[in-house]
Amino acid sequence: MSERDTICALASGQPPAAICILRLSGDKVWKVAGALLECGLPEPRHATLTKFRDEDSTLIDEGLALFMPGPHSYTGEDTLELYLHGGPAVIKHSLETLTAQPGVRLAEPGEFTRRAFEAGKLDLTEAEGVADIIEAETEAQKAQALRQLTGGLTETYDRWRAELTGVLALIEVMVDFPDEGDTPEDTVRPILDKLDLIITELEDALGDRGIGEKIRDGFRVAIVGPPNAGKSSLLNRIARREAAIVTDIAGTTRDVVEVRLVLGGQVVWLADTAGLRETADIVEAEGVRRAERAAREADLRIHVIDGANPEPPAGPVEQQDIVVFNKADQRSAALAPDSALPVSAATGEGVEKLESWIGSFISQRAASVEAPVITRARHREKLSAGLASLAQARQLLEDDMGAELAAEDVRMALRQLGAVIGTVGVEDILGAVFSQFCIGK
Ligand SMILES: Nc1nc2c(ncn2[C@@H]2O[C@H](COP(=O)(O)OP(=O)(O)OP(=O)(O)O)[C@@H](O)[C@H]2O)c(=O)[nH]1
Ligand SMILES: [K+]
Ligand SMILES: [Mg+2]
Repeated sequence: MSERDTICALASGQPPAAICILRLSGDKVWKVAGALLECGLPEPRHATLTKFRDEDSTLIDEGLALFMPGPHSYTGEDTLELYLHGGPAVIKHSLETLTAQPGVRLAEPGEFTRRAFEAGKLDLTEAEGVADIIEAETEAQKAQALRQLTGGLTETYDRWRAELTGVLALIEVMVDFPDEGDTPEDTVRPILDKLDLIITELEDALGDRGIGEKIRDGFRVAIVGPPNAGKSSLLNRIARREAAIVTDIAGTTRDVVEVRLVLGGQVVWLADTAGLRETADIVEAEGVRRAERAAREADLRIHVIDGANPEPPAGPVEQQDIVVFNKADQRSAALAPDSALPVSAATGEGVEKLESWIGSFISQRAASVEAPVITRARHREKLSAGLASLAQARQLLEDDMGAELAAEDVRMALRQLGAVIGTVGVEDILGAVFSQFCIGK
């Protein structure tokens, strides 16, 4: 443990700022404080006003120092925070001075939190919650991150694991005492009932339509329709910038052009797509293929009817989808189908209403799952694998094909669930998880 480097980093945002916070963690903290702070090692947990000097005694800045001795600190190690003026020169001089100390180096992204994880201060989902709350832009993202970092996911996964451990114990009894009088039905039935309860809960969790991931990464809305309907013009109008090329040539858009917005309190990726039509042009045909895929994968489609040439939507219109009648500035909305919203990408007419329809659909969709227990693809993968193992165990028990094999499958499911919260088999994924953090966290 003592061989470990002491790490330091700027924990606050980009300079210039009123104040910056520099953070140090590791067993050289007391040495660094003794060498560079006029106050020496500050009294634990007391903000101490002090001068901060480099190795040549040149004054770097004056500010507050806060010492949090391990193990009762974020990382579990001795930790020192310096609150200085947040100018680039102060920060540069500070970090150069700190990293010039023996055994002190700059932290890698997420390294403070990784140390906290390794010290058992938080589990993997809680650590991910820390990363997410830093990235959170919407209130919904913040609430979800906060729930996660305070153990909201841990609680559910722990409960599942506890219940499965109980099931495993029952199966192991069957393995150890195969013929203890009861009929197989008497012993197996209660186990199957317990397994079914857990299997149903996992299926429910996996059937959440990806809401947790979408709150975090964004919902998908696709603008679709025939060439020249004004899809790109509409995207630009909603994005309030010229994100996509607009011309009067049919077949202008080929690639999917996405803009990131906040609508209905949620992050939304709004996609402009190629006009849907039969075409011999291989580039345009690829655009149409991409358009169709974007439409399929979207949570919601905006079908644009060209007011200049009104035709009913060509692609499948799902119940939640919105149909708009564009170019209402030019063409009478009387031509529009009943349920279509008249809009004009040119003048902006009806666009506010469209935004509010999109927003209310997305916010309802987001609220359709109360507390998602999957917020990343990583969780979904492990949970699906766990469910598959349990389904297999169930089949083996039901068909009387061997309790031993069933027990092995339940153990496998336990490992999959454990990997979500990071209690087992996660060495290989830690690098990937923590490298997504910012430096200083
Ligand atoms: N008058 C009027 N013209 C519009 C409106 N929206 C788009 N246009 C015009 O319609 C033409 C086609 O617009 P685009 O936005 O490129 O249409 P698109 O659906 O993206 O077309 P493709 O990418 O080729 O499929 C352009 O000349 C636009 O200026 C509108 O609301 N009113
Ligand atoms: K066009
Ligand atoms: Mg276009």
